Amino acid sequence: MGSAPAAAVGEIRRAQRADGPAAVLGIGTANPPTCMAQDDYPDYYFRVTNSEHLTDLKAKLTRICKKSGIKQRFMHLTEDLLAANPDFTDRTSASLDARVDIASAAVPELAASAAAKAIADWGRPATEITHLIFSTYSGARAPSADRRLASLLGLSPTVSRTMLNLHGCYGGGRSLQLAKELAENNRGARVLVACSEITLIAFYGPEDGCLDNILGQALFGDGSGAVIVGADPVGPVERPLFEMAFASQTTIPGSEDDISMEINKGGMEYHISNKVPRLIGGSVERCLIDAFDALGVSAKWNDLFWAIHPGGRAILDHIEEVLSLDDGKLAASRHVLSEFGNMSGTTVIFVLDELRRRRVAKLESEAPEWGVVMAFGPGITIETMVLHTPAGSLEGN
Ligand SMILES: CC(C)(COP(=O)(O)OP(=O)(O)OC[C@H]1O[C@@H](n2cnc3c(N)ncnc32)[C@H](O)[C@@H]1OP(=O)(O)O)[C@@H](O)C(=O)NCCC(=O)NCCSC(=O)CC(=O)O
Repeated sequence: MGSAPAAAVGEIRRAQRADGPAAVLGIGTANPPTCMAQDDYPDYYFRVTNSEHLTDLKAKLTRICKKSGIKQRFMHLTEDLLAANPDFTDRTSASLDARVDIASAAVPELAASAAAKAIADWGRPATEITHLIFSTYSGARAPSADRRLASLLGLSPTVSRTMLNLHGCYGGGRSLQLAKELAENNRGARVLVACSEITLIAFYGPEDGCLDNILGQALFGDGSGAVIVGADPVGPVERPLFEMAFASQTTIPGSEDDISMEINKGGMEYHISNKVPRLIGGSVERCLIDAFDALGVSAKWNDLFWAIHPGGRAILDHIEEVLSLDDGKLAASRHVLSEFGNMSGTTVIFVLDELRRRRVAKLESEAPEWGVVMAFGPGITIETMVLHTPAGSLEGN
């Protein structure tokens, strides 16, 4: 085969690329059926882990729960499931195999519920999805949850799959950024992003000196979020809900020990230092300035809409303070935190869905054209994406 002239290769490349920006074309979310009221959680947790004697830790969990800004969370791990797997309460027991068995089925199944809703919202058949990005912290097998999800949804055998493991709370932000790259670089691509997190992999009983676990027990919940991303929407079926105008990732120097996750024989252990709200709060404005400078768009923070990962109430408070945001600017994030807790990488998808819901229900007095998604996780990594809403794309649904 002869080599194509350089000009021809350039033309082929241009033809392969989309014309317009990637956009969110559909969103869906799902949670397991069991809902736990935050006020009841300390009693429940210390009872099912046979730890009532650790009264100081229970009092601490109660204090954190009260300050968490969380009203309720959903959980796959029920009391019955725990009764069938009593060693899940013991961090030192070799329970990883049993946890992975359960998660390998439950994580893609929950993702399938969310994805089915996103596909219905998008309006085209699942077989027209060309790429799949799946993010979870529960993955420990291959073929993994992406392969299973593709089967559950009946995706085409030519769907191009990417699996993101252990990105923690920035998994949703990373997936959306990769989806943007895929959609803009492959004309006609329709990318399904699926994030699915169940805390079962990291559930164990309280221990003296192990305060990360107490914090996590107060914060994390289970959920799955799915998004369809594509460029050059084909009307009237496809509507761009949020156009993806710019995306970046930043690592906070010297912070690698401040959020960490590790899979051990007894499940996943994590560390979340109490510096996290301050570290994130101290870094977000730089990320935002760089993003809007790169776009050439001048932005006043209070003129934007906000989809911030609600990692914890204090993180939202710090961001609100450093950016001098008006009351209510982070309402979508606070609402999701309150109703679902921190569902790790999945959470930003819930926040986007909540933003859309608030727009459609006209809950906000203003409907800014430009907005931002930010997610944070181990690294500490900050994912920033600038969004644009085409006129009427949200209000008219
Ligand atoms: C935990 C809080 C709700 C507590 O609220 P306040 O800070 O207002 O209240 P407070 O200062 O009185 O603290 C209440 C109690 O919480 C404890 N506390 C606070 N931060 C803690 C931490 N990181 N680890 C363990 N304990 C912690 C305090 O010591 C205190 O204990 P005592 O009462 O005994 O004095 C809040 O600090 C918060 O939202 N923190 C952010 C949580 C966080 O980092 N989330 C990110 C998760 S990781 C993530 O999202 C990414 C990922 O997983 O990848």
